[in-house]
Amino acid sequence: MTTENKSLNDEILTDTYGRTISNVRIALTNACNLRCIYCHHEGEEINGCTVDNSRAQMTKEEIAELIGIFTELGVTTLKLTGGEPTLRPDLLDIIRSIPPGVESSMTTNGTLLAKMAKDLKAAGLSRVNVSLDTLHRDRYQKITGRDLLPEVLAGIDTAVEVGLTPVKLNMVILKGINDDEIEDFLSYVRDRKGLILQIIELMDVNGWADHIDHIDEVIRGDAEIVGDLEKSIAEKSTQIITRRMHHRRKYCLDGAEVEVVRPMHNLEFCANCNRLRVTSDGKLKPCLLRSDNEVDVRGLHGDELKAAIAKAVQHRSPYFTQKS
Ligand SMILES: Nc1nc2c(ncn2[C@@H]2O[C@H](COP(=O)(O)OP(=O)(O)OP(=O)(O)O)[C@@H](O)[C@H]2O)c(=O)[nH]1
Ligand code: SF4
Ligand code: SF4
Repeated sequence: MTTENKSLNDEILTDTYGRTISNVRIALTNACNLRCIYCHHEGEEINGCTVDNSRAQMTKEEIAELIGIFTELGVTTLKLTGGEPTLRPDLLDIIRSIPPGVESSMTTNGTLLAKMAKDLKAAGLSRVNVSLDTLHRDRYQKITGRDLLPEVLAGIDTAVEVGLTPVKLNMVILKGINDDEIEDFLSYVRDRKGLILQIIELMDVNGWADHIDHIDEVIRGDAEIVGDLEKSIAEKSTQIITRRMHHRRKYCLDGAEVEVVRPMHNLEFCANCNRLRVTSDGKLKPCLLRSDNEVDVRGLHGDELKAAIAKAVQHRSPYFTQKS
């Protein structure tokens, strides 16, 4: 890439707040085989908890073209998400279309991972994040609607075996449901190599939980728990690393690596947000928490696609600011 091209590309990928996109997060489908009580569907507007099949998802060719353009512009990491990305029959082709040198990871519920991990690795995927909120089978069923905890645990083991590492365990803290399991999760991570525990604060996206009584209180209570948890983890840690993305903190304590994700009302998180999302039906989504500034890229190619990306980047602004 010439110096001139690089500065032009940086210009396209840098928003008016000086945040340069380095990570693109592509939802491959809005379908999922689970029904988690807290699901935010990556900010896609979906009728209740059911999948809207009327919205055609992008084809693998469209996704490959988008990935090509983003990498040409200088994006270095890709995250594949859903819904549940392993439900896409052409997932391996999509992974194979990612250019070498781009770090690709996938966030999955892990239910199909035991069967697929080896092929995913062979296709070029670097690593996976697996949703795991509880180690109790009955609680898992209550949270996700399905009795599939053994399948997920087997999927995590296989992912580690084939080297889709580090495998991050995404644990959304749910007050009164799983907030008593932190020590068990820390032991689980310590007993195995290649795992990172990611503790996630509950988020209110697209009013997903408007039907829950006193949802504001639930979310506030949850934030307090995660805040206190982070404080006590920090006190016990031997090392604290600040990641470039969102300035998230990563803690090392007694052989367990723990990352804490606290996006709500977090000015630092938004000020250091360097990701752009793509919805499963082909819209560039400047912020997870907004749906009013998306840019449709269906039917666009080459320079038109670049112009649409530039437009979406210019629509970006930190969601939580001093004023919010
Ligand atoms: N508000 C907000 N939350 C985010 C954003 N990205 C991730 N999150 C939260 O972090 C959770 C975990 O995200 P993952 O899909 O596992 O990926 P990640 O941890 O962000 O990415 P890696 O660290 O690269 O694996 C999501 O479910 C969200 O709750 C973001 O850009 N904005
Ligand atoms: S596994 Fe993920 S996409 Fe599926 S319902 Fe749960 S949170 Fe939503
Ligand atoms: S601006 Fe903030 S809320 Fe929006 S996607 Fe980035 S980190 Fe998330």
